[in-house]
Amino acid sequence: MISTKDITFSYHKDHIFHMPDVFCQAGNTLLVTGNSGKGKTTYLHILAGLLKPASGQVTIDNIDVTKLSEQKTDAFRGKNIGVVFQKSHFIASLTVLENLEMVSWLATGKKHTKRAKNLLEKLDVLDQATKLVSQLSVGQQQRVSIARALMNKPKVLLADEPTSSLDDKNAEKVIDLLENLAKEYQAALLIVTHDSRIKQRFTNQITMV
Ligand SMILES: Nc1ncnc2c1ncn2[C@@H]1O[C@H](COP(=O)(O)OP(=O)(O)OP(=O)(O)O)[C@@H](O)[C@H]1O
Repeated sequence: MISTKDITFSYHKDHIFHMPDVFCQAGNTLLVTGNSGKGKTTYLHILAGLLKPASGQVTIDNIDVTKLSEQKTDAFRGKNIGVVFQKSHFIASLTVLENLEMVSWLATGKKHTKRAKNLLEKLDVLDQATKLVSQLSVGQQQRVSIARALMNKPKVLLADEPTSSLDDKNAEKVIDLLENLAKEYQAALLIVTHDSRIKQRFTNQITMV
């Protein structure tokens, strides 16, 4: 479960973002929509603990993440929050499988190879496991990104424009996967998007204005 209260943030003192409160239960999906430049990615980074808000609370399973030190935030994110970034950042010299194992190893000291392979299979990219991520198509990379975000069985799954570079068929596939896997892992799924194809599917939405 993730919820926020009265979050404000500013990159420069002349503009303050007042973020809408969000609430999303385990296994449920919430869309955060809004036009370009309204602060959706900024909000996702606050929810992931990558940016510190000026004020307000981000509560994940009764812990206010904004109150944690930088080091504790990193550890908390590793164990509890999966992020599918708008542009995937993989370790270029590692294979698809190794990238997943690395995420697990950093959080737990174990590679959890079986879990990584299982996720790649679910996302239909197990046959790509020994390739470098740069050798995959955009759609395949997006699916590996989802697998990586789920590696540590997060309580919260955050996805930033997960369908922006996908055609209709692959966009639908990715959204199905995100929704089904979030349910299966009982993660609260929060998707930041202005993709009308996604907006048609989910009633639980808040809009940033
Ligand atoms: N690192 C930064 N430093 C300063 N300003 C920034 C930074 N990142 C984003 N901004 C500004 O903050 C505003 C919100 O950006 P953000 O990327 O959060 O919007 P968005 O709603 O996700 O947009 P889009 O839908 O186009 O991705 C924009 O005006 C942007 O220029």
